[in-house]
This record gives sequence, structure tokens and C-alpha cells, in this order.
Amino acid sequence: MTYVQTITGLACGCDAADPSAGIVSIDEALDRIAAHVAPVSGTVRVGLAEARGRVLAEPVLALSDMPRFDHAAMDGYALRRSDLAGPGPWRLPVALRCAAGEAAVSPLPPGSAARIFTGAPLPAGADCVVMQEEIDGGPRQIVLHRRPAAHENIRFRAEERRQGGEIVAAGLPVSPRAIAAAAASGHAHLVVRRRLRVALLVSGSEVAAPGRQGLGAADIWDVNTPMLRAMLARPDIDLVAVETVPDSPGGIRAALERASRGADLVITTGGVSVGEEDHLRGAVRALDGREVFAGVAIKPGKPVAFGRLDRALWLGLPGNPQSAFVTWTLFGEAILGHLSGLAAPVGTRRHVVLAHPLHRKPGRCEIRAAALVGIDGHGRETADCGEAVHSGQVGALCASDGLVFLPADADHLPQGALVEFLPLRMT
Ligand SMILES: Nc1nc2c(c(=O)[nH]1)N[C@H]1C(S)=C(S)[C@@H](COP(=O)(O)OP(=O)(O)OC[C@H]3O[C@@H](n4cnc5c(N)ncnc54)[C@H](O)[C@@H]3O)O[C@H]1N2
Ligand code: MOO
Repeated sequence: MTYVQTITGLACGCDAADPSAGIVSIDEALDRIAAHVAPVSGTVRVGLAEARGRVLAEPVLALSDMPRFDHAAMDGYALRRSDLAGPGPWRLPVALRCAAGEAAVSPLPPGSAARIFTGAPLPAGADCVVMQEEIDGGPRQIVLHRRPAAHENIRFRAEERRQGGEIVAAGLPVSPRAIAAAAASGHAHLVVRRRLRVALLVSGSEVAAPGRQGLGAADIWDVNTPMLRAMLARPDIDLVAVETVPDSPGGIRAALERASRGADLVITTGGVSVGEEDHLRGAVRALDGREVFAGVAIKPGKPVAFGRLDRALWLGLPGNPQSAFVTWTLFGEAILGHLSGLAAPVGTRRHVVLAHPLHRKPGRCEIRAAALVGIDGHGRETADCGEAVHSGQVGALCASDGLVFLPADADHLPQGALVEFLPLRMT
């Protein structure tokens, strides 16, 4: 038996955000992103072989009827049902041969059958195809023991779509499935949104190139650059700049201005919190930029900020790598989704139940890595989310299937509690 529980409203509870502190809820932040981000206007025509991962800027319309002609769905014999008079068995001479790739040469003569192969056009007059396994005799005469159904084993012209009908909607990411549908409807090219130009600016005087040897006593290896590079390695993104800058107001301002020149979106990491060494928000203001939000009631990732520079959008991710990952997943992906005109720009959260009880400190809506571990007695997916770890740690993300959203005000969640779950891409 399947048990379905009705869900009212979002379980996250992060609407408990305090507007007086300028901090907004996750959904308010997503609404503000939706209100401020319009799709880029350029489109390009690309071959099917290069289209995967791009976003369709126009619907794919069938260039011809689909299928283009009536044809056989099985190897066998095409015949006219009205030729089967009285009780069976019936004998019919084989008058024609129809193979795939050959246009039907002549109509089916009355009182006869046509040898036909899968995919071959149906000769005029035939109204069913009987599989050869059900036929005795041949090749010159066949014996039929069962009266076939009308239209048996025929695929009719235009039964999937008429010429001009929509086969794939605009705003969908081009998947191998969409490529198959486009090819089936006669296309060799697709019109997709131009690539999004993204610049990545990683701030922090302590940050050293991945794997660098001979680190200073207070240096750390850069996690955010390789992590975000990997997340941005997508066919619809042109990563126009990647830069690491130390924590100096002038250096950060100059780097931000440089990055914003050729980009639709500038992503920064670090320096968005409140300390004197946090220069990003000041640099945005100094460049006459505008903040759309600064601070979300979320853990990890509270200082995340979003705004607009002169020419580009700006997303300021916190420096802690786990915070950067979570806020990129929630807000960065949504910004890209809106920029590229995706029909569903925001990842869909579904509901799962906790496999184990959990105690936590209430306050902000908490996001934890979780692994899907099974199905409970009511048919609901169960998720195992580990202990809370601090936001510098990324190891727990590796074995997870997604992120769960723990309600802001809950200090105890029993086994079986319903929570929101956002699946993560596995690669
Ligand atoms: N007084 C307050 N302090 C802090 C608050 C606050 O509300 N009041 N918020 C805390 C929270 S929450 C977070 S998250 C961090 C975010 O701060 P920043 O965005 O300014 O990030 P940084 O200070 O630059 O770095 C934080 C942390 O992450 C390490 N880091 C930075 N970049 C990288 C990188 N590329 N790879 C690996 N690790 C990186 C950095 O060394 C710091 O340890 O602020 C809290 N403070
Ligand atoms: O938001 Mo911070 O990421 O909680 O450490």
C-alpha cells in the first residue's frame, strides 16, 4: 500500500528570517533572483552533435509528419481484412514484396497479401500487418488462422505529430532525449541560448593554489576554485576569467571591475561577512553596484549576497567551502537557470523522511548533506543525514545524494520526520 502524506507549505521554516536584520529567507532570496535576472538575449544555431547541455531558445517543431508515411511495425504480411471472408483459416497469394527504404510500387491487388518488413511503407489498400510467426506457408501463398484486428501492426503517418507541431518545448536543457526527438522530427541543428559568460574571483590572502608545496604557517589550499571550476564546466557556460585575489580593498575592487567587463555573472568567494578583512560588499558599493540581498537565514551560508554591478550580476559566496557549495547550489544554479531562460530555473525539492532521529540547535534553516538509504513502510524515501559539521568541511558532501533542509525552529526531529530534499548532480 502506498501512503501519501499531504504537505502544506514549505517544511523548511526559514521564513523565520528576521527582515529587520536585512536577512531574508531562502525562498525570498530565490524570488528576488527571479525578479532581477532576465534571460540573455543572444541565440546561436548549433549542430545536434554540439547541442547537449545547451538551452533551447526556440521550440523544436516537426519538419514533417511523424512518422512521414504509414509503415509496418513488424516483419510479416500486409493484407486487407475485408479479403478474409467467412470462417478461417484463409489462404492468400503473396503478390507484392515491400522492404524498408523502398517506396511501395503498386497498390495491394484484391484478395492477396504483400510480404512486408519492419519500417517498409504500407502498400495502398492494406489495412493490417500480421507477424510472420502467426502465418503458415509462404513464400508464394500464406495461411492465416486468426482474423487480425483493424490497423494491427501499422504505424500511421503523423500519429506522433503533424508537421509544424511542437516536439520539444523552448526552455528545456538539450538532453540526449531532446536530440533524439529533434532528429526524429527532421532537424540537424537547434537554436539555443548563447553561452553564459561567467567570471570567478576567489578572494583570500591565505589561499594557495591547489596542491602547492611549502605553504606558509597560515596558508590553506584553495578549495573553492577547483570546486566551482568543476561546477561551471558545462556546455552552456563560457568561463571567461578565473582569478585569485588577496584581501585588499583596492585589489578586490580592481579585480571585480575587470571581471564584470566581459561577464554576465561574476561569482566571488570569501570576504562577504562582517570583518574588517571582508572587502567584497564594500567593493561592490564602490563600483556603484547594488545589493539585491545580503544575508540569508540559512546554515551554512548566511553571508551569501547577490546584486548587480554596472554590467554584470554579482553573486558573493561565503569563503567557507561548504557554505560556498550550498549557496552556489541553491542560488548560483538558480541565477544561471534564469539567465539561460530555463523553463524550470530552480531545482525541484521533494520530500523524504529521516531514517534516524536528530537533535540540533534551532535558529537558521539548516542544510545538511544526506544519503538516500531506502524506502519506509509507507513507500517514502528515507534519508540519512550525518552529524552537523562546520562549514569549512566538505568531506561529508562526497557520499551524499542531496541536501536536506532542516526547519529553523526544530531542535528535535524524530525518525520519520518529513523534510525537504534537493538532489545533487552525481558528477
Ligand atoms: N562576526 C562574524 N563573523 C562571521 C560571521 C558573522 O555573521 N559574524 N559569519 C560567519 C559565517 S557564517 C561565514 S560562512 C564566514 C564567511 O565569511 P567570508 O565570506 O567573509 O569568508 P572568509 O572570511 O574570507 O573565509 C571564511 C573561511 O573560509 C576559508 N576560505 C576562504 N576561501 C577559501 C578557499 N578558496 N578555499 C578554502 N577555504 C577558503 C577561510 O580561510 C576562512 O576560514 O564568516 C563567518 N564569520
Ligand atoms: O554560513 Mo557560515 O557558512 O554558517 O559558516
